[in-house]
Amino acid sequence: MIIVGLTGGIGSGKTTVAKQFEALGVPVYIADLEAKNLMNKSKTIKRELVELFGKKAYIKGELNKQFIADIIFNDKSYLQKMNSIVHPRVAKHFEKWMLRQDTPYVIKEVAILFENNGYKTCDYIITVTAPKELRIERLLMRDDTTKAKIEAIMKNQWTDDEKTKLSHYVVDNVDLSTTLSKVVDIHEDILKRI
Ligand SMILES: CC(C)(COP(=O)(O)OP(=O)(O)OC[C@H]1O[C@@H](n2cnc3c(N)ncnc32)[C@H](O)[C@@H]1O)[C@@H](O)C(=O)NCCC(=O)NCCS
Ligand SMILES: Nc1ncnc2c1ncn2[C@@H]1O[C@H](COP(=O)(O)OP(=O)(O)OP(=O)(O)O)[C@@H](O)[C@H]1O
Repeated sequence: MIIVGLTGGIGSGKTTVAKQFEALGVPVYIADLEAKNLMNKSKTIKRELVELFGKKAYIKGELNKQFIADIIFNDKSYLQKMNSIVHPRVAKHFEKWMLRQDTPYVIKEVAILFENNGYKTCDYIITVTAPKELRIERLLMRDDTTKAKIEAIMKNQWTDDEKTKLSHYVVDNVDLSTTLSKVVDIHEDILKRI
């Protein structure tokens, strides 16, 4: 089965675009969501994260997202260690999920598809872009966060230019209806190529 990787910088609109593909009947795997599920449910992952970050990694059994984000987005060595605990498990979970799908292609949304080399296992890559200031504006509206926190995350991510050079499709997500018609075009193009 064909795997189409969907990526983009923080706040670019990956999940918004993923939902548009879902509405067209394409199965969508949101790696970040599944990673968080596994971090909350898998006893092995929980134990390894507590060994790495200490007991504060969980509050009443729930992942302490703010605590972990403050550490990993300011210290790359912790980010790498956490990724090496979580990402192999997400990869296995994705493989099992794939076995249950029966469509011509699936969408795999990964925020850090290029940064973690995951793009190499995708047949096609879609990158969602939007101007940096607009992304920050959207995130300030969506989340209880600050510009400084968003910029700390952006520093760990490739630029749009670097990503688009290695992508088969680019969705410039500014106006929602333009985004939707681009998604429909991409969907039809992928089906033609398969
Ligand atoms: C650190 C966590 C707890 C922060 O949660 P929170 O809800 O506050 O933020 P959110 O998940 O929306 O992440 C914000 C942005 O950070 C970036 N980001 C998330 N994880 C990573 C990572 N491992 N490496 C680099 N950037 C990342 C993404 O652009 C994401 O959009 C959370 O991001 C997490 O559990 N990350 C580990 C899972 C993971 O590696 N996801 C990446 C795709 S598999
Ligand atoms: N074209 C658009 N016009 C207006 N608002 C938008 C548009 N695209 C996305 N948004 C809004 O911007 C916010 C960020 O979008 P979304 O959650 O899809 O981004 P993301 O890239 O998945 O984010 P993250 O990197 O945090 O996972 C959301 O509140 C979403 O509703």
